[in-house]
Amino acid sequence: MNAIVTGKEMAQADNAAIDKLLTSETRLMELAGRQAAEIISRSLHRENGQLHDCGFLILCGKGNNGGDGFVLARHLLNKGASVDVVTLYPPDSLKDINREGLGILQAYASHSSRLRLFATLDDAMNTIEQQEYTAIIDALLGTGLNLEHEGVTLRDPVRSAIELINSRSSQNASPVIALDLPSGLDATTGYSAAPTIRADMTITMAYRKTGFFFNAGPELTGEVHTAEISIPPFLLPETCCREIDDEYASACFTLRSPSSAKHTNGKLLIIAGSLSPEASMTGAAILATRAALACGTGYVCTSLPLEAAAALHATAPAATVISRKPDALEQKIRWADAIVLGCGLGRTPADLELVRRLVTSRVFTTKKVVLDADALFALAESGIDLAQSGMQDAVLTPHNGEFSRLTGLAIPDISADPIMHARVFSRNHNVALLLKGNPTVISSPQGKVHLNTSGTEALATAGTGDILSGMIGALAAKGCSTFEAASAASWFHARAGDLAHDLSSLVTAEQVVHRIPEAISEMFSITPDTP
Ligand SMILES: NC(=O)C1=CN([C@@H]2O[C@H](COP(=O)(O)OP(=O)(O)OC[C@H]3O[C@@H](n4cnc5c(N)ncnc54)[C@H](OP(=O)(O)O)[C@@H]3O)[C@@H](O)[C@H]2O)[C@@H](O)CC1
Ligand SMILES: Nc1ncnc2c1ncn2[C@@H]1O[C@H](COP(=O)(O)OP(=O)(O)O)[C@@H](O)[C@H]1O
Ligand SMILES: [K+]
Repeated sequence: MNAIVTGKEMAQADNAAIDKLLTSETRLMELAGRQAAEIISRSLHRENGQLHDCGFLILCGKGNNGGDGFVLARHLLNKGASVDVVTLYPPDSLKDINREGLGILQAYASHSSRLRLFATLDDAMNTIEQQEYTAIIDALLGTGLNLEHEGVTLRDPVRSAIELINSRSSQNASPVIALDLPSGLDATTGYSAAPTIRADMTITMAYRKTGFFFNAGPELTGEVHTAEISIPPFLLPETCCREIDDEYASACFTLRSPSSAKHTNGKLLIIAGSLSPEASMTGAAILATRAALACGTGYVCTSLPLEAAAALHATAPAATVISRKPDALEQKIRWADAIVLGCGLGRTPADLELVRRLVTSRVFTTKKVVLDADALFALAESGIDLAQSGMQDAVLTPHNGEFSRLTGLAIPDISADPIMHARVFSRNHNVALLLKGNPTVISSPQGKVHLNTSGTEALATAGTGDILSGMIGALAAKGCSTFEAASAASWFHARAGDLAHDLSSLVTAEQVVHRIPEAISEMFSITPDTP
């Protein structure tokens, strides 16, 4: 799984490369600029990587991001391009490494008419207005910018430079390529400053940053390319975010062994659905049950009001049904390898009492447990501390509204930094958490975080959350921890959503269930023997 890092983790990895691998800041910067030049020439589809017919404008700030820009300028020149470089700050305000980088460029300029250096934005203005550039390169600010909140106003001269780049880009004059990240974007949170670069392409150094996935990040980065600059993954902290991929998801899916029996292929109990004279939430139980069966679970038993059993039998005949009677429930809880609790369960005092009783009983807390929907409502109402109740391997699957009710945090605060809030919740309550959204964040009590960046608005329709719970329960019953099951199930769920319909706007939960077997089986496609 690829790592996705915060600004701080990236800085730590940079330092670790220098301390532990005995490289240097200068070498890393040289690689950053050189790799960026390679990526640019590749993306322009130039033969032999040559850029003779291309012209670039590079705007450089005073930090190392500006330093990357100086190096890039040289490598673009070496590929035959013409380059205008604007240094926004006087040389004596630059760090040694950047003064050295600028010095090399100044020496270069005395030998090449294809390089023009401008000491201020004002000096460059006339030229910039008359020139058509193949691309404008933003090397103003990188991971060194930390924003307290959305919309912090940047200082000049950076602000004017960003305004100039954005106005050129809005006139469709030249595409904008951001080095490491669009200037003004906070690498960790995705907050954007006023103003922030709107990039067509971002060439990020070593690893993508968490800020690309949240808040303003997704709208501002454009197409993201990662430059390999020799900062290997073993320099990253164990707990940094990883992006779930097909390889991880398929490794979490246990195939049936030839000698297996239904009892050894995962026994799942789903406690879901409700029926009253006023309303029915039987559909939630049906969707969760069908999703669990579609994942190849050996044995699914669903507890729901027995009056609703016929509806479940009609659509999921392989599942058995039990009532909500305490004795029947306790017996099945003992039997189950994993339990899903909450989809459409209801919110009556009796439902709240059922959840309270279960999450405080040892027979339940020692199982793998998925708590969703009305179980989360009941937890929030009863104020039960899950850390105290001793859940041994549980995952909670709230969306932001449910998470807000559970934690008392305001929804905008949760969306501002979901990774941090998920991580804190998991650690404090000793449970895994799957915080739904785009992307979905999954955290473990040990501090690991997975991001599911796949999936689209195809899933933005009622019932898909019930399907996800059934899938998590299935994978957990078949052997994974709930953290692994939640991570892999969210990937397969998203894939089933992709497969459900050519037009995402027409996808229904039913269609998603139908596509689960295909989403899983494509990972295990058998290639015929060649004669
Ligand atoms: N480390 C390495 O080995 C490698 C690092 N690499 C590269 O280094 C980059 C990180 O470099 P960095 O840490 O020097 O920070 P960077 O983002 O360039 O500049 C920060 C500047 O922001 C400014 N600023 C702050 N607030 C502001 C405001 N409100 N309005 C306006 N300005 C404001 C602040 O100004 P000051 O407060 O000093 O006046 C400071 O000068 C990283 O993204 C990657 O590209 C690669 O080469 C690979 C190797
Ligand atoms: N725009 C979107 N892009 C990707 N995934 C989405 C999007 N909207 C919703 N989802 C996913 O769909 C599911 C919806 O779950 P939930 O809100 O609990 O639905 P319900 O309660 O109706 O079953 C979650 O897994 C969520 O991550
Ligand atoms: K930048």
